[in-house]
Amino acid sequence: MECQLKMVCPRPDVLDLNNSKHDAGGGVGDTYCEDSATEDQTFIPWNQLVASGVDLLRDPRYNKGTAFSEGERDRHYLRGLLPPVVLTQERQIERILQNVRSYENNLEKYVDVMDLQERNERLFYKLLIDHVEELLPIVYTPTVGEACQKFGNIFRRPHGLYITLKDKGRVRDILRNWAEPNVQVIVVTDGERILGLGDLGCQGMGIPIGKLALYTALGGIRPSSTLPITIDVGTNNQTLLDNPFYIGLRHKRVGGQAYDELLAEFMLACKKTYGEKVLVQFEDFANHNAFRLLAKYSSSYLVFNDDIQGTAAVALAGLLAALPLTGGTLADHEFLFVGAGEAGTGIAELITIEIARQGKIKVEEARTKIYLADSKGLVTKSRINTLETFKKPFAHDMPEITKLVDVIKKLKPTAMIGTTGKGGQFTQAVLEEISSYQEKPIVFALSNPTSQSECTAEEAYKFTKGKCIFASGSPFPPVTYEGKTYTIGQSNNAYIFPGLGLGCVISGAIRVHDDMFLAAAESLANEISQDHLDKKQLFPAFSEIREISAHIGAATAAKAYELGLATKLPKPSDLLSYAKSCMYSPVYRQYR
Ligand SMILES: O=C([O-])CC(=O)C(=O)O
Ligand SMILES: [Mg+2]
Repeated sequence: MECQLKMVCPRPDVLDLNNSKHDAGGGVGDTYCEDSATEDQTFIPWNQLVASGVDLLRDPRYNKGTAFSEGERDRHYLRGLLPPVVLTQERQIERILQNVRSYENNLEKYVDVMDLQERNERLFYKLLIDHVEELLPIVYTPTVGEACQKFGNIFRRPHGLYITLKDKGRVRDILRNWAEPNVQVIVVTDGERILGLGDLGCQGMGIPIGKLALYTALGGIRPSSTLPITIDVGTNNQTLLDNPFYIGLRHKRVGGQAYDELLAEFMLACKKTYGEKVLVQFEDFANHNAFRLLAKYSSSYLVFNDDIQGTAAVALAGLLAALPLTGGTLADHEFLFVGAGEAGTGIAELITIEIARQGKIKVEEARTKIYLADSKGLVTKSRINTLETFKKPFAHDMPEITKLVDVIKKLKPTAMIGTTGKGGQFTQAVLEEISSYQEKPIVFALSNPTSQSECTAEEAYKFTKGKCIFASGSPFPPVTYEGKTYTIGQSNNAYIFPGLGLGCVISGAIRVHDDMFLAAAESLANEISQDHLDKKQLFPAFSEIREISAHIGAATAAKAYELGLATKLPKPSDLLSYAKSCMYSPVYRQYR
């Protein structure tokens, strides 16, 4: 049987900068073809061999379900395979949303929505984009955390690649098994520190899948360019090892040389398979590997660590946005990080760079503004011999203080940033203390998911008597305190990585430089207006995120060009409109 499906579109759905046939240079600027039930439109043909008939309905990349038009049903052997009704994409979304809303349990909503990704990709992304504020807490934090904990139990169709210790020597073959040849963004985890939920082993896969769904929905990276990967080296989570439905290798974690060799093979295989411009995002690795892997690969690969650098950029954006409320500059603040892991030290480092840059002072001097507290208390010089390398630059000559309230009493920070991964650390006493001497204390409770947040938004406002300027990593509803309503900004790296990734892709960047994160942070902070500040809202609504991602993408790309790290030449004259024109749209295409 002839299996030719001619999909016709004035421009490809792809942002394929390597392939001149589909090059954005020719297609960029064209408007995307609109979905319509009408047949007769003039098309610039773009033909591709894909499936027809039953295979077409079963291929989520091309399936439109009941939205296939009468003509498409005739031409592509679909007649009789669908009920007679022809629905628009909008009507399909209405129906799905109605179903999603009917579930009381968020995990059920997650399963339902993620199922759609495996059935009808464009419908999934249109749903996500059009209802981002409602669905982000489902496909992302906090629900994705629960989904990872129960990933084996809710497992349906596999998505992404699983690479295990057993695959040493054949990682490249595994990458070849992935059907899409033009991968541009990979998110990889080894599952050892999933959000603040700890070691979830192979079941951490929910995170790369969720993050990449956001790369597409929020940042416009086309789905076929995204690849979620989990590296399974075992897990130390006994509950999972004892669970008959656990999906991973059933043994304790393997580290050392075997781990390092697998990671090295993986990184090389990515570069050999997809070229040096494939962006690899490290996600939710434990501290002991996260810093090491970033240091090892960042000078020779296009990589970044989202928990260190993405989180840093988003928190910096929030702090910059808060300055009009507190007055002064970053250097006028005294920062206390509660939690000194990837997020804490990552943000501390980026703030240091920014303070040094703004004040034209040395990095060492900027560091005097920044203190860390970890599970043992204040990070001090007297502890230097036992401190992990990433904490050492922030060890101060101070007496050892173990209790957080006492640390605050002593240091009197103006900003307190929680990255502990442990819920409830900002107790009433802690919040009362910081607001006892500070008129507008900055309080960020960044740990995820919601259950691990250092305090709730309500606690923050209540215990500081409405004084604090608050942001959280996971979403919280607005809080009303003494008649005033505050909108809670979500300081989550989801504001940064989709746009940053877009910037890397459109510029053909070959490295991710710290200055690109600074540019992304400044671009995000610029989105905050007086209206936001009136509600003490430090981050814009996610409903505006695609526009924001385009700005972040343009700012990141501009920085990559400035630093000589961009390879896409000539440089587009208007990076913002170029970024926008490259963004994937999930509107249905018509097939001829
Ligand atoms: O996924 C999120 O919500 C933010 C993040 O990277 C983490 O908490 O590890
Ligand atoms: Mg993370």
